[in-house]
Formats: sequence, structure tokens, C-alpha cells
Amino acid sequence: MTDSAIEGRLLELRGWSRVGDEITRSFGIRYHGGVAMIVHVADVERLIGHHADIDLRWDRIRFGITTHDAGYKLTDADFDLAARIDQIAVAHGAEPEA
Ligand SMILES: C[C@H](O)[C@H](O)[C@H]1CNC2=NC(N)=NC(=O)C2=N1
Repeated sequence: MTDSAIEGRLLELRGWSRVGDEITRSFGIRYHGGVAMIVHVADVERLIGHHADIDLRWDRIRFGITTHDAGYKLTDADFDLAARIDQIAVAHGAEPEA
């Protein structure tokens, strides 16, 4: 993806930030709620064949997404997964930006 295509997708996906060739977002959620959210995210990941890096702490969860198959570059699949994660976060009552 070009830098301008990435910027365009980021504008649609409020809350996600680009850090190098990864997009990342954190949510506030308690630990066990985070575990449940991860199970839900993992089900969707299996369906779409794309997977986030996930960092669960006691009061928050952070997702990082890049495409290793593309040499750790951002692709449309990263933004598609990010949008799915946003929907799941709402369903789990995760708070935007911990
Ligand atoms: C074979 C399998 O589809 C690939 O390894 C997929 C799985 N999930 C993936 N997830 C992410 N984030 N990047 C990939 O390149 C990727 N590749």
C-alpha cells in the first residue's frame, strides 16, 4: 500500500495509529474481559486468515497488525481485521484508548 492509501484507511478507522509498518490500538478492559475478547477475535481471525499480535495486561489490551506474508508491510487485510476488532471491542464493552 502507498503511504496515501494507508493514511486514507487510517482516517476511516479512528483510534488506530500507524507505528512503522504496523497499525496499533489499545482498549481499556479488565483481564478476564480481555480473555473473552481474545477468544472472539481469534474466531474471526481464523475465518479471515489474518492474525493480530495481542498484548493483554490487567486493565487493557493492545492489538498490533501487519502482514508478515508481505514482508511485514501494511495491506488491506490489516485494515479489514482492525475494523473487525473495533466491532468486537464494542460488543465486549472495551473502552477506547486505555
Ligand atoms: C498461511 C496463512 O494464511 C498466513 O500465514 C497468514 C496467516 N495470518 C496472517 N496474519 C497476519 N497479520 N499477517 C500475515 O501475513 C498472515 N498470514
